[in-house]
Amino acid sequence: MTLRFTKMQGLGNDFIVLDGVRNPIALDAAQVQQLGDRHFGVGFDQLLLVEPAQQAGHDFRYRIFNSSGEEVEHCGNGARCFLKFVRDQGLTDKRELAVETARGVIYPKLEDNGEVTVDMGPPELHAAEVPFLAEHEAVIHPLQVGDEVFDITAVSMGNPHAVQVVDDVDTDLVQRVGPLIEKHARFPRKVNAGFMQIVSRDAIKLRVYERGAGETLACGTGACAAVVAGIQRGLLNGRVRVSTRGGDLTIAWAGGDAPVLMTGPAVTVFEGVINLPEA
Ligand SMILES: N[C@@H](CCC[C@H](N)C(=O)O)C(=O)O
Repeated sequence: MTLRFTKMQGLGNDFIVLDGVRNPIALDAAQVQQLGDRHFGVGFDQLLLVEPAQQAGHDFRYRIFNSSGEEVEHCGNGARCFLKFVRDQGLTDKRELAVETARGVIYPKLEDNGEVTVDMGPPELHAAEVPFLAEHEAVIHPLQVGDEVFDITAVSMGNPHAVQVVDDVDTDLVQRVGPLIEKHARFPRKVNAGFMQIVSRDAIKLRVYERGAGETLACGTGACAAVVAGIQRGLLNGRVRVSTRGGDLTIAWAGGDAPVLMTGPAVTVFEGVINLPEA
């Protein structure tokens, strides 16, 4: 099978994007893993598949696969690249889209300066919906990890996040504890582990150990979840600059059922063709 792909990145969180509108594409987990291998394939954190919308009034369907091969619900940095891809490929000339994901509809919009703002929908804070196993609802839950206890806030942005506040984000904690939180038994669908350093009420530093991809240079849904967690904890204002190792995002949330708005760049790196053995 010959696959045409576009390599893209949002703050260094990198993707291949495939056009499943003109050419229907079905990949199994092993093929995704093979494509995602940075030595034997193309290499990426996530594979993004563009498909026709399933419901009237929507523009496209957006499917996301981690480099581990599993299909997941959401990807924020990918959503900005998604909008750039469908416009650049001539699949639409709209500046604002309604895009179906596995967990609801998102609305990416092209700004005049070339950045993309995505209405990511409201966060989900009920433990059972994240899903997170908890005996009661709380903003902060102690999470036992080996001999240590970390105070996490469980947030779903369509996909699950466990966010904690740290004094200094530039330590070995992310690599040491991230993989243990990712597969913690209290997160039945596993989880993205976020580590947030509060710089001011309007700025944080963030690193995320992603479910199914390891630490990435940036995580868009992780940035949304961190700001929601920081606001819920009373530490942040409603509009926050999030500095990741790959660059900065702006996240805004008015609280409650208001949608989380994420603004940042989307960049095409190169286009290519790869031969892949049939499944
Ligand atoms: N990098 C993404 C998140 C991708 C999915 C995540 N690893 C998961 O498994 O939920 C982003 O920018 O949001």
